[in-house]
Amino acid sequence: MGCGASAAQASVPNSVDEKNEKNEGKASWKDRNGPSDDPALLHLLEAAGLVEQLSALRSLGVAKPSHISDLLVEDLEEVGLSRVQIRQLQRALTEPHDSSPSHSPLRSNERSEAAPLLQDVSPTLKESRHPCNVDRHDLPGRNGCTAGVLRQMTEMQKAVEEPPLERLTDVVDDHRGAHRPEEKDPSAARTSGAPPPYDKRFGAEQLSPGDSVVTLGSKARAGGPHFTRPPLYKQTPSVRVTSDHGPTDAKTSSGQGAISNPWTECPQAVSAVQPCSAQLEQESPEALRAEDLSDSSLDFDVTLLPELPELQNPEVPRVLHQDETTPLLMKRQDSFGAGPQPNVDAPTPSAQLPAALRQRLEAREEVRKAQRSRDATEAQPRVRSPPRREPRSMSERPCMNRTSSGPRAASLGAASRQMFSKNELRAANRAPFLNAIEKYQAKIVEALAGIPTASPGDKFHSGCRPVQVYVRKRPLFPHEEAKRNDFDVVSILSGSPPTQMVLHNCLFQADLRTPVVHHVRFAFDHVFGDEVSDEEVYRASASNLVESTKEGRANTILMFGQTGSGKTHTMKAIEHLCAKDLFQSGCQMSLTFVELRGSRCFDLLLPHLPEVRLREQKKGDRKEESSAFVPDGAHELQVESPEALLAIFQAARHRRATSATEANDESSRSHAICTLRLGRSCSQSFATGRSGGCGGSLTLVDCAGTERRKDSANHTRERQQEGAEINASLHALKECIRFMSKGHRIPSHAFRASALTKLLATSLSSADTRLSVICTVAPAASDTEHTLSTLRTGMTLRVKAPEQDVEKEVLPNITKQRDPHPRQWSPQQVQAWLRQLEDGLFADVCSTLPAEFTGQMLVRLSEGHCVQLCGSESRGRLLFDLLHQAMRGSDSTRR
Ligand SMILES: Nc1ncnc2c1ncn2[C@@H]1O[C@H](COP(=O)(O)OP(=O)(O)OP(=O)(O)O)[C@@H](O)[C@H]1O
Repeated sequence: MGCGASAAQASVPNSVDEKNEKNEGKASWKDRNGPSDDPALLHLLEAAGLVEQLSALRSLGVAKPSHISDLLVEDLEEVGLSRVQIRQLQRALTEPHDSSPSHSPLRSNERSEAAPLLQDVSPTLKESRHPCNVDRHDLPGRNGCTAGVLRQMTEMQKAVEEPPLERLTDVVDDHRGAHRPEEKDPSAARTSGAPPPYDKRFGAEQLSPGDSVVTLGSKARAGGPHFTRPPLYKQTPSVRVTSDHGPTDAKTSSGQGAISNPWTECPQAVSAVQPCSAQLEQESPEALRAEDLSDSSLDFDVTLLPELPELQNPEVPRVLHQDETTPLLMKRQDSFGAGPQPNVDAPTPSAQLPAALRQRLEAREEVRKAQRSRDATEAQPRVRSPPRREPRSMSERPCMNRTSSGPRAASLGAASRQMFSKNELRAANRAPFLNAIEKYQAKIVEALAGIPTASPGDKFHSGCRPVQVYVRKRPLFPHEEAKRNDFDVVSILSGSPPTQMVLHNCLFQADLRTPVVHHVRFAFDHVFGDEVSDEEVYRASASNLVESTKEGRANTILMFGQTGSGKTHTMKAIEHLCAKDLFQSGCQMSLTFVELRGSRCFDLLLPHLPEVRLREQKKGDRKEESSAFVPDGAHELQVESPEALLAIFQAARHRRATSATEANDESSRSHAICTLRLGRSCSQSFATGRSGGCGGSLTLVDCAGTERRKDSANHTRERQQEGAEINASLHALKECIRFMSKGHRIPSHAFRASALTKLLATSLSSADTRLSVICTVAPAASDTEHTLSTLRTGMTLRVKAPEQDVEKEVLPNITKQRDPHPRQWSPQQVQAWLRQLEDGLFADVCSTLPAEFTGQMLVRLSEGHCVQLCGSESRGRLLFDLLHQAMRGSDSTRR
């Protein structure tokens, strides 16, 4: 609020000195008026319940209600009024007091009389071309001099000043506006260079320069530059008077440019204006002219609107926080009289809603509840994102077995949507896929005939690389073929040794009609077909490591692959064979055998399976050797003979945690780690002169099988957690091996990622370590994704692994042979159908039919016609039924 007059400045203290002056000024009017038993004052105090405080108030010179408004809050506190009492007093002040003549609202006839008098004021204001504020105590009702007031008003046009919020009427606004410092501290607004706040308050954006605005009331200036919501100031006693240039607000009570603004609707404004109008009534226009004021030519209207109900709210909280005030204020009139605004933020209590609406909402809520409970009980299994168009009928699917049983088929019957997994499609179209695979095998064998396979000297077949990767394919079990209609999709390409294999990934294109086979070729150090014996596998993949161990190196053989692919089967064979070989060295042998279940480690050598802790061991000063973890307290057995070793292996395997899964009846649920150490006190080592001759170690790791989601779909929560831990540890192992295969030092964080890698840290990080990874794969088409994943992992473990070779073969489109509909039958087909029907029951009907009797005619036969044709009612009805059965069957296959 930028408008302020010198006169107003005098009456409203801005500083301590001014405040003292003000107090002095207050004393002077106290003396002038003197204490009296003004009935209006008594009435006011009675309304506030403060009659007893009258004497105290008198000590402050209060004789009339209006005097109270001029008091400072601290003055009232000085005489012993509490804050609550001050509030009561303030509320009583804002309420109308009909008994008091000074507080009675301006009557309509008075307004009409006041209007012409007020017209005389306007030229001065018009000349100034500035809106201004006039403190109501500077108006005629206050000092009794209209001419003086008008002079003051003229002066006020030149000055813009903000009064401090010191008056009693400011209290409420002060508290309400506490969260808006720029409003509370108008000086801040001034220093920020913002336009004078009255511009906003008066809607000055709608005022033209010629307009004049007179505001009566002190609080009218208490706004800030960001003032947008007058309700904060509704209790301000103020009146606006404008020129005929039109109203600045939406509501206009007269066509003379009067303003109706809710914050002008205040009894105090009325009380302030009434004496003003009374004075103007008494003054003659001549008197005004005598004051050398310019001619009166403009119409004025002062609009006093009915008071706002909110102003009568007896419970005005002392301090309102923002979250409390905002809804409260929003319920009131919006800025510039735009009417009551709904509070969209505050929840509407249902009790306040109209009954009809409430009932409607309640009914809707009940429907929703019922829907929710229905959904919960039905709890359909989740279906993947539905196809966009209507699903095709079974007949359109590529050779799906329509009579297939099982949960899938059941769900198909229940739901209209049909989802087909890759494996279902593979199994359903076994023949064309097998045919394609056979053709490819013949082709590739021919193509590879003249090409020499990798020799042991090749870079990918170098026995001296730290990581060797082998793949073993297990045979396809008869039960897989019988139960799942599965077929073999892994081909080993011949070679010496065989190093390449092809995975035939049988798929369907997106149309679900066109089969396609991706022949993915992989190359490893050695691949073993299902016909390869355990011994061959051992000789090719493990025996070199056994020899290396005997030479004193640290070696590791690791089985990796999906669950049920033959890891344990192969490892058993390796253990069996290596036991003999290791003892041939003549060294003493000791072993530890532990299993890892998640992050926990158990000793398999003791029957009660004690849990052991993995302890980090500082092996040396060198950084790379600092990460060695040993199973602290794990039993180390000295073994004297291969037989004893095999017995220990067998006992430990029995103790290992296993359970039946979808893929394997005896699936290992843990990683088994057996470390065989050759003792140093070996006579041979001295004979050979090699320090490490018997210091070697061989670590045999049989990993738990990798699981895909479908494998653990029916598992319990614990089992699923177990599977997740297994996969996580295998992932960590893969990371370590990748570092190793690239010849990099395995970083400490990679080891620490899982218990498995911690335990293998020593084996994997030794400078002279060698690792053989044997990837086991299942050949079944339904395991294609597993196999692909295992083979890809195996490829990444190889140094500079060649890119996998993918050959895509699109097979001819599979179109279903549909039986023609009866209406499409030729006369011959009609005859044939009739003859074979019910073992020739209707053969005689053929002779009664015309030679050109087509299917089109047949389907039009009514039941009566059929009876006529057959000669008997029972036969006729049966024929009719059978015909319509055939029609329905044909329709359903087309849908
Ligand atoms: N090469 C093979 N020849 C014959 N049978 C095999 C071969 N490989 C695996 N099997 C058989 O397959 C079944 C599962 O093998 P195995 O238990 O070794 O799988 P796994 O990979 O260890 O499974 P998991 O990870 O669940 O423990 C066993 O009955 C096993 O005898």
